[in-house]
Amino acid sequence: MEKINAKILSEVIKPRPSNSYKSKFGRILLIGGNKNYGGAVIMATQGALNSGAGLISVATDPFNATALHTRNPEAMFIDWNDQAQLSQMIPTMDVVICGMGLGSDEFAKNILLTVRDNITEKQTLVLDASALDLIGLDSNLLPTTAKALIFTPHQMEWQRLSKIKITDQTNANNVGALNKLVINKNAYLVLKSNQTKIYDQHGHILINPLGNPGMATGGMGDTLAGIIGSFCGQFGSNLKSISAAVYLHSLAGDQIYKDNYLVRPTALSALLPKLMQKYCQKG
Ligand SMILES: NC(=O)C1=CN([C@@H]2O[C@H](COP(=O)(O)OP(=O)(O)OC[C@H]3O[C@@H](n4cnc5c(N)ncnc54)[C@H](O)[C@@H]3O)[C@@H](O)[C@H]2O)[C@@H](O)CC1
Ligand SMILES: Nc1ncnc2c1ncn2[C@@H]1O[C@H](COP(=O)(O)OP(=O)(O)O)[C@@H](O)[C@H]1O
Ligand SMILES: [Mg+2]
Repeated sequence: MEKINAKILSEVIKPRPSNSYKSKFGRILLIGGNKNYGGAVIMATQGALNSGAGLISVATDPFNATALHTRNPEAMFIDWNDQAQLSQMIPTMDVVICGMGLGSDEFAKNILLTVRDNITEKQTLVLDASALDLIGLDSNLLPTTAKALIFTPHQMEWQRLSKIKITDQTNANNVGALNKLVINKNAYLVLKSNQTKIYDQHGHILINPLGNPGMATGGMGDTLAGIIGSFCGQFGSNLKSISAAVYLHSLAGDQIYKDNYLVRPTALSALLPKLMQKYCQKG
């Protein structure tokens, strides 16, 4: 097990070439936010946007459209009731991030089915929050065709999905469960806690030494899901990109916590462009 350090940021974050254009930095689709949890998908959008995603679309309840556009006019809105449009869009994306504030009702289940049935081997899929809980209840909802599958549970979500109790979530058990969940695939587990660990299916494990209790604020994980998806869209879907995203999220959190009692997820997102410029690989 290896501790992540700041070097990973300069290894992963690349300076942008002069002839860059937006589609080079990931077409990202976020799916989530029912009427009660619109904030979850909005915070994930802010995480993705502020960590450099090139083009962002958000499929959510229309109830959230005004709030989404007020906070993030850069993002495009899709009414998630239009499942035909959603089905058509998914295969055109680089990364799909699904689950933040999705909820657990029949409608949420149908959205997850639409994702499962339309994702191809060209898309990276990040699964968070409600999506993980729904798959825990019905493993048929788990997509099997994605280019890479990234699970981002906190410990209780991982318990529900893997059936491993929090007290039994050892490295060996976690790698075993990841391999049982996804066979012969490019899958990763980001097991969030005060010491988040990132696992691949080959038993590589990285541990994040940063982060603080000020980050125990609703929406902090939603924000991370957006950053992970954005990094995969820009820098590749691999253990290093995912770990750099986790590290950057906590680095920003620690910077705020130095002189603030709590860390608002939206404040954390606002710091990301500056930190990325500071740490990006030079020359
Ligand atoms: N502003 C918003 O709209 C927000 C919406 N949210 C959404 O609310 C839904 C439910 O997710 P929640 O995570 O709140 O609820 P969950 O019920 O999934 O998880 C919280 C439970 O897990 C336990 N737990 C154990 N270890 C934990 C750990 N390391 N970290 C966190 N919890 C741990 C807690 O004690 C608590 O009982 C999701 O769809 C989520 O995306 C949340 O993200 C919060 C913010
Ligand atoms: N005490 C803590 N120390 C370090 N990091 C924390 C702490 N509490 C929460 N975090 C981080 O905040 C995020 C919380 O994620 P999650 O529980 O999914 O939040 P939400 O669903 O409310 O967005 C994770 O990245 C976790 O590592
Ligand atoms: Mg969460």
